Amino acid sequence: MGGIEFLKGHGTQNDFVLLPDPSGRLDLTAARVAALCDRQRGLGADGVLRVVRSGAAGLESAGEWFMDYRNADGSIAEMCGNGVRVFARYLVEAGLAEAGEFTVGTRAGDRPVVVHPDRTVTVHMGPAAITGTSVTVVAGRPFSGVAVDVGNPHLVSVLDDDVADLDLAHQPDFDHDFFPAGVNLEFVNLLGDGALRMRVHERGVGETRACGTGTVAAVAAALHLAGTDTGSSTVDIPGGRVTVTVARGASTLTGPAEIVARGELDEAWWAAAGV
Ligand SMILES: N[C@@H](CCC[C@H](N)C(=O)O)C(=O)O
Repeated sequence: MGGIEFLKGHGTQNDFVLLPDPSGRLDLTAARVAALCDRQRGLGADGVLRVVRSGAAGLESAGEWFMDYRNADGSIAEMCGNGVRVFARYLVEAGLAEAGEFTVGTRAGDRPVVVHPDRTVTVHMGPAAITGTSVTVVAGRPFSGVAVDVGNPHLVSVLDDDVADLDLAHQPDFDHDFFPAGVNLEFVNLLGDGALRMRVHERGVGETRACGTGTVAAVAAALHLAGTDTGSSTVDIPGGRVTVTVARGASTLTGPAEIVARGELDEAWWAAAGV
């Protein structure tokens, strides 16, 4: 038997290992995901995207393919906005989908995507729902924020100080009663004309260079604080720039998606990583 096929890709430097597994046969344990994502003992990534045919492994969608997303610590999350762009790019490059519009299944529901000729991908991200307010504490400093559900949970804090000065090397504290399943924490500067700058500390990962659902949450929160629920913004993150539109009950995310490498995992390494 040959090794297990993998690809490496990223969307605005939020990077992923892709595992093509159409019939859902891989035994993708949390230990294997954590080993794959480890930047010293594995390939290194913020998460894993298992490419499963809908209906296999109990993962249902109206689309043909399902994005089985895992965080770098092995935990399962509902949705990944940068991941779904990379997933769509892979499907087109592999000849498994036609460029243009098609649907990708996720645990947060089906997500229509449009793969553009210029290497960007637009994702219809569904509603960005404001769910309340809460507080996060970074290095002893409290920041109030707007809670937003984009299929996964976010808390967005708008800062007067430059977000570049925050120390996000450690897990910020948050209200575990408000977010019993954990939360992604976004820190935002308003740049004027609707443009935002953002850093993020992701649930199950740590600080990443971009978070697609986080950028949608950030724009929805900024609009909410400005007294509206409709608008569009660019969001600059350390890994690049995306464009977000938010409307009542709907949102879109547009940004780049790249496949950078492909290869085979060593079978013996895979077997040992599972325990
Ligand atoms: N990087 C992602 C979000 C991945 C999931 C998140 N860490 C969670 O646990 O909810 C994105 O681009 O949206």
